[in-house]
Amino acid sequence: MSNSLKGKTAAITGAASGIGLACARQLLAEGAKVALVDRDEIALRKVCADLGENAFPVVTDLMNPDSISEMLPQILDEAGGLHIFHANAGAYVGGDILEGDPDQWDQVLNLNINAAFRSVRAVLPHMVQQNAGDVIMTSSVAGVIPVVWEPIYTASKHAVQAFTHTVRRQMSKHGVRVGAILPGPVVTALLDDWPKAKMDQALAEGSLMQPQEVADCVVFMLTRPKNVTIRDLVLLPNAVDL
Ligand SMILES: NC(=O)c1ccc[n+]([C@@H]2O[C@H](COP(=O)([O-])OP(=O)(O)OC[C@H]3O[C@@H](n4cnc5c(N)ncnc54)[C@H](O)[C@@H]3O)[C@@H](O)[C@H]2O)c1
Ligand SMILES: OC[C@@H](O)[C@@H](O)[C@@H](O)CO
Repeated sequence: MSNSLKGKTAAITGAASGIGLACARQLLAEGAKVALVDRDEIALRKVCADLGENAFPVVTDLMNPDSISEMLPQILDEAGGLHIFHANAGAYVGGDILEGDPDQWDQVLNLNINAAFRSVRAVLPHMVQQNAGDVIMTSSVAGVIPVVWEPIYTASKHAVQAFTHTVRRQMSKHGVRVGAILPGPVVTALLDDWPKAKMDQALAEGSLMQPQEVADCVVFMLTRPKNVTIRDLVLLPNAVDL
């Protein structure tokens, strides 16, 4: 029997836009209360106003450890519990290594790896205490394929995969499921730095997905029977050659 999301509370990082926002909308439609976690306060407040009374903002800068420490208490104050944590926020850098800016790499690596891991660490004791919970990591197809045009991003998502697989095994005895969603290219602001010609070609050949398609897969993962974990769910546009 599938596991309903009605009455559950979910928190999604990077929820002010793109994949996180689509997931928030879909979890709300499934009956969950949703904490939208993001550093973009203006966008967050606007989307929460649009999403209705079961959506609430938790303004958090994931690059700031103090801000991460304040995230769970704010969620618990507002909702009284937390059943689902979706570590989704991330950033992108592509391009040739010889032309790359190591300071920009640090930003991407810190957000995609350190901040993601720290945010999960911040909520796990609560889930362990209730002997139940779901953690979803937004990884990428670049977490399982070395994508030659984006070495730093690929490295960051390989780290997310390693974290997901190890923490899943540590947490299973506590009733907490840990899995990763691994999309190929999705139309969001994340790909703003793709060269225009590459974006135009991808749109023309249908090798981009919509955020809603990712959200549908996340709901599928969360609604499996309690004894089943989808550890990795890779979704690709048919036309993408990866
Ligand atoms: N778009 C794609 O093609 C694609 C494919 C696979 C995986 N992903 C992954 O999906 C996730 C979401 O990306 P998206 O495509 O929706 O991008 P997006 O740029 O639309 O959304 C990212 C969100 O993260 C927030 N954010 C950034 N830094 C933050 C910080 N320090 N603290 C709090 N929030 C912060 C931004 O404000 C934004 O709302 C990322 O982990 C990304 O790597 C994206
Ligand atoms: O570039 C191919 C993919 O890695 C990328 O578009 C997407 O998966 C970003 O996570």
